[in-house]
Amino acid sequence: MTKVAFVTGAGQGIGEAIAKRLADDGFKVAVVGRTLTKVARVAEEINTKHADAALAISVDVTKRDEVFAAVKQTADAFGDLTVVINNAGVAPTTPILEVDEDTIKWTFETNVNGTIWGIQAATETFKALGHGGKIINATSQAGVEGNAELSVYGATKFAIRGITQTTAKELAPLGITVNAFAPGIVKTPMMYDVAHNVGKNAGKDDDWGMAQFSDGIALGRVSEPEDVANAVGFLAGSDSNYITGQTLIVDGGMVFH
Ligand SMILES: NC(=O)C1=CN([C@@H]2O[C@H](COP(=O)(O)OP(=O)(O)OC[C@H]3O[C@@H](n4cnc5c(N)ncnc54)[C@H](O)[C@@H]3O)[C@@H](O)[C@H]2O)C=CC1
Ligand SMILES: CC(=O)C(C)=O
Repeated sequence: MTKVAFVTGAGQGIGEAIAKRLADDGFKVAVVGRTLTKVARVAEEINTKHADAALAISVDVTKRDEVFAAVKQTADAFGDLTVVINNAGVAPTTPILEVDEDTIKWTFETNVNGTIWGIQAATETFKALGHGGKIINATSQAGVEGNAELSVYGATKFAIRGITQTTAKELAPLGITVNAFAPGIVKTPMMYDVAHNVGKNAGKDDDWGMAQFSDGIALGRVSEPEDVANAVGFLAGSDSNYITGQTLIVDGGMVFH
Protein backbone atom coordinates (compact mmCIF):
# COMPACT_ATOMS: atom_id res chain seq x y z
CA MET A 1 0.00 0.00 0.00
CA THR A 2 1.38 3.44 -0.91
CA LYS A 3 1.54 5.75 2.10
CA VAL A 4 -0.53 8.82 1.22
CA ALA A 5 -1.38 11.64 3.65
CA PHE A 6 -3.76 14.60 3.41
CA VAL A 7 -2.79 17.50 5.73
CA THR A 8 -4.93 20.62 6.17
CA GLY A 9 -3.59 23.98 7.32
CA ALA A 10 -0.27 22.94 5.81
CA GLY A 11 0.79 26.31 4.38
CA GLN A 12 2.59 27.32 7.58
CA GLY A 13 3.22 26.43 11.21
CA ILE A 14 2.47 22.98 12.56
CA GLY A 15 0.79 21.75 9.35
CA GLU A 16 3.85 22.65 7.29
CA ALA A 17 6.11 20.77 9.71
CA ILE A 18 3.78 17.73 9.61
CA ALA A 19 3.68 17.68 5.80
CA LYS A 20 7.48 17.85 5.61
CA ARG A 21 7.94 15.21 8.31
CA LEU A 22 5.57 12.77 6.59
CA ALA A 23 7.32 13.29 3.24
CA ASP A 24 10.62 12.47 4.99
CA ASP A 25 8.89 9.33 6.32
CA GLY A 26 8.08 8.19 2.77
CA PHE A 27 4.54 9.51 2.42
CA LYS A 28 3.08 11.16 -0.64
CA VAL A 29 1.46 14.29 0.80
CA ALA A 30 -1.43 16.54 -0.17
CA VAL A 31 -0.48 19.96 1.22
CA VAL A 32 -3.87 21.56 1.81
CA GLY A 33 -4.88 25.06 2.90
CA ARG A 34 -6.93 28.13 2.07
CA THR A 35 -4.20 30.10 0.31
CA LEU A 36 -2.76 28.42 -2.77
CA THR A 37 0.50 30.41 -2.79
CA LYS A 38 1.27 29.23 0.75
CA VAL A 39 0.59 25.53 0.18
CA ALA A 40 2.33 25.70 -3.23
CA ARG A 41 5.52 26.95 -1.56
CA VAL A 42 5.49 24.09 0.96
CA ALA A 43 4.75 21.51 -1.76
CA GLU A 44 7.58 22.88 -3.90
CA GLU A 45 10.04 22.62 -0.99
CA ILE A 46 8.97 19.01 -0.40
CA ASN A 47 9.24 18.14 -4.09
CA THR A 48 12.75 19.59 -4.26
CA LYS A 49 13.78 17.08 -1.57
CA HIS A 50 11.51 14.17 -2.57
CA ALA A 51 10.58 14.18 -6.29
CA ASP A 52 6.81 14.20 -6.94
CA ALA A 53 5.99 13.58 -3.27
CA ALA A 54 3.70 16.60 -2.76
CA LEU A 55 0.57 18.06 -4.27
CA ALA A 56 -0.75 21.52 -3.31
CA ILE A 57 -4.53 21.91 -3.02
CA SER A 58 -6.46 25.05 -2.09
CA VAL A 59 -9.42 24.25 0.20
CA ASP A 60 -11.53 26.11 2.73
CA VAL A 61 -12.18 23.44 5.37
CA THR A 62 -15.47 25.07 6.37
CA LYS A 63 -16.84 24.00 2.97
CA ARG A 64 -17.88 20.34 3.05
CA ASP A 65 -17.89 19.95 -0.74
CA GLU A 66 -14.40 21.38 -1.09
CA VAL A 67 -13.01 19.00 1.54
CA PHE A 68 -14.64 15.98 -0.11
CA ALA A 69 -13.37 17.01 -3.57
CA ALA A 70 -9.83 17.55 -2.27
CA VAL A 71 -9.66 14.20 -0.48
CA LYS A 72 -10.86 12.44 -3.63
CA GLN A 73 -8.39 14.44 -5.76
CA THR A 74 -5.58 13.25 -3.46
CA ALA A 75 -6.53 9.58 -3.78
CA ASP A 76 -6.89 9.93 -7.57
CA ALA A 77 -3.54 11.70 -7.95
CA PHE A 78 -1.51 9.32 -5.78
CA GLY A 79 -3.55 6.15 -6.31
CA ASP A 80 -4.34 5.68 -2.60
CA LEU A 81 -5.03 7.43 0.70
CA THR A 82 -3.98 6.16 4.13
CA VAL A 83 -3.88 9.12 6.54
CA VAL A 84 -6.02 12.27 6.89
CA ILE A 85 -4.84 14.99 9.27
CA ASN A 86 -7.38 17.64 10.24
CA ASN A 87 -4.92 20.29 11.39
CA ALA A 88 -6.34 23.59 10.10
CA GLY A 89 -7.64 25.84 12.85
CA VAL A 90 -8.21 29.38 14.05
CA ALA A 91 -7.69 30.78 17.54
CA PRO A 92 -9.42 34.07 18.35
CA THR A 93 -8.62 35.62 21.71
CA THR A 94 -11.98 36.01 23.47
CA PRO A 95 -12.30 37.48 26.95
CA ILE A 96 -15.70 36.06 27.90
CA LEU A 97 -17.60 39.38 27.91
CA GLU A 98 -16.41 40.10 24.35
CA VAL A 99 -17.62 36.84 22.79
CA ASP A 100 -20.08 37.45 19.96
CA GLU A 101 -22.08 35.24 17.60
CA ASP A 102 -19.84 35.83 14.58
CA THR A 103 -16.74 34.69 16.47
CA ILE A 104 -18.46 31.56 17.75
CA LYS A 105 -19.74 30.75 14.25
CA TRP A 106 -16.42 31.29 12.48
CA THR A 107 -14.38 29.38 15.06
CA PHE A 108 -16.76 26.41 15.25
CA GLU A 109 -17.18 26.28 11.46
CA THR A 110 -13.41 26.09 11.00
CA ASN A 111 -12.29 23.95 13.93
CA VAL A 112 -15.27 21.66 14.53
CA ASN A 113 -17.13 21.52 11.21
CA GLY A 114 -13.81 21.38 9.33
CA THR A 115 -12.75 18.38 11.40
CA ILE A 116 -16.08 16.62 10.87
CA TRP A 117 -15.94 17.17 7.10
CA GLY A 118 -12.41 15.79 7.09
CA ILE A 119 -13.48 12.69 9.04
CA GLN A 120 -16.44 12.11 6.73
CA ALA A 121 -14.42 12.57 3.54
CA ALA A 122 -11.64 10.31 4.82
CA THR A 123 -14.13 7.59 5.74
CA GLU A 124 -15.88 7.75 2.38
CA THR A 125 -12.59 7.49 0.49
CA PHE A 126 -11.13 4.74 2.71
CA LYS A 127 -14.33 2.74 2.12
CA ALA A 128 -14.18 3.32 -1.64
CA LEU A 129 -10.56 2.15 -1.65
CA GLY A 130 -11.55 -1.00 0.27
CA HIS A 131 -9.31 -0.53 3.29
CA GLY A 132 -9.11 1.27 6.63
CA GLY A 133 -6.88 4.18 7.50
CA LYS A 134 -5.85 6.72 10.09
CA ILE A 135 -7.55 9.99 10.96
CA ILE A 136 -5.63 12.45 13.15
CA ASN A 137 -7.19 15.62 14.56
CA ALA A 138 -5.59 18.74 16.03
CA THR A 139 -6.79 19.61 19.50
CA SER A 140 -4.71 21.61 22.02
CA GLN A 141 -3.60 21.69 25.64
CA ALA A 142 -6.38 24.33 25.72
CA GLY A 143 -8.77 21.49 24.83
CA VAL A 144 -7.62 19.47 27.85
CA GLU A 145 -7.56 22.27 30.45
CA GLY A 146 -9.34 25.62 30.05
CA ASN A 147 -7.14 28.64 29.25
CA ALA A 148 -8.18 32.19 30.26
CA GLU A 149 -9.33 34.33 27.30
CA LEU A 150 -9.62 31.29 25.00
CA SER A 151 -13.20 30.24 25.83
CA VAL A 152 -14.47 29.86 22.26
CA TYR A 153 -11.27 28.29 20.95
CA GLY A 154 -11.08 26.00 23.99
CA ALA A 155 -14.67 24.91 23.46
CA THR A 156 -13.85 23.82 19.91
CA LYS A 157 -10.77 21.95 21.03
CA PHE A 158 -12.66 20.13 23.83
CA ALA A 159 -15.23 19.24 21.15
CA ILE A 160 -12.55 17.81 18.89
CA ARG A 161 -11.43 15.47 21.67
CA GLY A 162 -15.03 14.32 22.04
CA ILE A 163 -15.44 13.79 18.30
CA THR A 164 -12.16 11.86 18.27
CA GLN A 165 -13.45 9.49 20.95
CA THR A 166 -16.90 8.96 19.41
CA THR A 167 -15.65 8.40 15.88
CA ALA A 168 -12.91 6.06 17.12
CA LYS A 169 -15.68 3.79 18.43
CA GLU A 170 -17.91 4.26 15.39
CA LEU A 171 -15.25 3.73 12.71
CA ALA A 172 -13.24 0.92 14.32
CA PRO A 173 -15.27 -1.77 12.50
CA LEU A 174 -14.07 -0.23 9.23
CA GLY A 175 -10.44 -0.54 10.29
CA ILE A 176 -10.16 3.20 10.79
CA THR A 177 -8.37 4.63 13.84
CA VAL A 178 -9.04 8.18 15.03
CA ASN A 179 -6.61 9.97 17.33
CA ALA A 180 -5.75 13.55 18.22
CA PHE A 181 -2.64 15.51 19.09
CA ALA A 182 -2.67 18.31 21.65
CA PRO A 183 0.20 20.75 21.20
CA GLY A 184 1.24 23.14 23.96
CA ILE A 185 2.75 26.53 23.13
CA VAL A 186 4.19 26.33 19.64
CA LYS A 187 6.18 29.00 17.78
CA THR A 188 3.74 29.66 14.94
CA PRO A 189 1.82 32.71 13.64
CA MET A 190 -1.25 31.51 15.60
CA MET A 191 0.52 31.50 18.95
CA TYR A 192 2.29 34.84 18.34
CA ASP A 193 -1.12 36.35 17.55
CA VAL A 194 -2.64 34.96 20.78
CA ALA A 195 0.32 36.25 22.82
CA HIS A 196 0.00 39.68 21.20
CA ASN A 197 -3.74 39.92 21.95
CA VAL A 198 -3.47 38.69 25.54
CA GLY A 199 -0.63 41.17 26.14
CA LYS A 200 -2.58 44.01 24.54
CA ASN A 201 -5.71 43.25 26.60
CA ALA A 202 -3.61 43.66 29.76
CA GLY A 203 -1.81 46.77 28.49
CA LYS A 204 1.43 44.77 28.25
CA ASP A 205 3.74 43.62 25.47
CA ASP A 206 3.85 40.39 23.43
CA ASP A 207 6.54 38.81 25.62
CA TRP A 208 4.32 39.26 28.67
CA GLY A 209 1.43 37.76 26.72
CA MET A 210 3.52 34.74 25.75
CA ALA A 211 4.73 34.30 29.33
CA GLN A 212 1.12 33.86 30.50
CA PHE A 213 1.16 30.58 28.57
CA SER A 214 4.81 29.52 28.67
CA ASP A 215 5.71 30.10 32.33
CA GLY A 216 5.83 26.78 34.12
CA ILE A 217 6.38 24.45 31.14
CA ALA A 218 8.23 21.59 32.83
CA LEU A 219 10.80 21.15 30.06
CA GLY A 220 11.59 24.86 30.25
CA ARG A 221 10.96 25.93 26.66
CA VAL A 222 8.15 26.50 24.20
CA SER A 223 7.62 24.08 21.34
CA GLU A 224 9.00 24.08 17.82
CA PRO A 225 6.50 22.94 15.16
CA GLU A 226 8.79 19.94 14.59
CA ASP A 227 8.22 18.73 18.19
CA VAL A 228 4.56 18.30 17.25
CA ALA A 229 5.34 16.83 13.83
CA ASN A 230 7.45 14.13 15.52
CA ALA A 231 4.43 12.97 17.53
CA VAL A 232 2.15 13.13 14.50
CA GLY A 233 4.71 11.05 12.59
CA PHE A 234 4.20 8.38 15.25
CA LEU A 235 0.39 8.60 15.04
CA ALA A 236 0.58 8.38 11.22
CA GLY A 237 2.93 5.39 11.28
CA SER A 238 2.40 1.70 11.91
CA ASP A 239 3.81 1.83 15.47
CA SER A 240 0.48 3.42 16.55
CA ASN A 241 -1.73 0.77 14.93
CA TYR A 242 -3.19 -0.43 18.26
CA ILE A 243 -4.08 3.08 19.48
CA THR A 244 -7.45 4.73 18.84
CA GLY A 245 -9.61 7.42 20.45
CA GLN A 246 -6.65 8.95 22.26
CA THR A 247 -5.24 12.45 22.55
CA LEU A 248 -1.45 12.59 22.57
CA ILE A 249 -0.41 15.69 24.54
CA VAL A 250 2.79 17.26 23.17
CA ASP A 251 3.31 20.24 25.47
CA GLY A 252 6.66 19.82 27.21
CA GLY A 253 4.79 19.22 30.48
CA MET A 254 1.93 21.70 30.94
CA VAL A 255 -1.16 19.61 31.60
CA PHE A 256 -0.93 16.14 33.13
CA HIS A 257 -3.71 13.68 32.33
N1 LIG B 1 0.50 27.18 17.82
C1 LIG B 1 0.11 26.64 18.95
O1 LIG B 1 0.68 26.99 20.02
C2 LIG B 1 -0.97 25.61 18.99
C3 LIG B 1 -1.69 25.21 17.88
N2 LIG B 1 -2.64 24.22 18.00
C4 LIG B 1 -3.42 23.77 16.87
O2 LIG B 1 -2.57 23.29 15.84
C5 LIG B 1 -3.17 23.53 14.57
C6 LIG B 1 -2.20 24.31 13.71
O3 LIG B 1 -1.91 25.54 14.36
P1 LIG B 1 -0.75 26.55 13.93
O4 LIG B 1 0.14 25.93 12.94
O5 LIG B 1 -0.19 27.09 15.18
O6 LIG B 1 -1.65 27.69 13.26
P2 LIG B 1 -1.35 28.72 12.10
O7 LIG B 1 -2.38 29.78 12.21
O8 LIG B 1 0.06 29.10 12.09
O9 LIG B 1 -1.66 27.82 10.80
C7 LIG B 1 -2.96 27.34 10.58
C8 LIG B 1 -3.20 27.22 9.10
O10 LIG B 1 -4.57 26.82 8.93
C9 LIG B 1 -5.10 27.53 7.85
N3 LIG B 1 -6.54 27.67 7.91
C10 LIG B 1 -7.27 28.41 8.78
N4 LIG B 1 -8.57 28.36 8.46
C11 LIG B 1 -8.67 27.56 7.37
C12 LIG B 1 -9.74 27.13 6.56
N5 LIG B 1 -10.99 27.54 6.79
N6 LIG B 1 -9.48 26.32 5.53
C13 LIG B 1 -8.21 25.91 5.26
N7 LIG B 1 -7.15 26.29 5.97
C14 LIG B 1 -7.38 27.11 7.02
C15 LIG B 1 -4.43 28.91 7.93
O11 LIG B 1 -4.48 29.58 6.69
C16 LIG B 1 -3.02 28.54 8.36
O12 LIG B 1 -2.18 28.35 7.24
C17 LIG B 1 -4.46 24.31 14.85
O13 LIG B 1 -5.57 23.44 14.81
C18 LIG B 1 -4.25 24.85 16.25
O14 LIG B 1 -5.48 25.07 16.90
C19 LIG B 1 -2.91 23.62 19.19
C20 LIG B 1 -2.21 23.98 20.31
C21 LIG B 1 -1.20 25.00 20.32
C1 LIG C 1 -3.34 28.45 20.77
C2 LIG C 1 -3.35 27.26 21.62
O1 LIG C 1 -3.75 26.21 21.20
C3 LIG C 1 -2.87 27.30 22.92
C4 LIG C 1 -2.51 28.56 23.57
O2 LIG C 1 -2.76 26.27 23.52
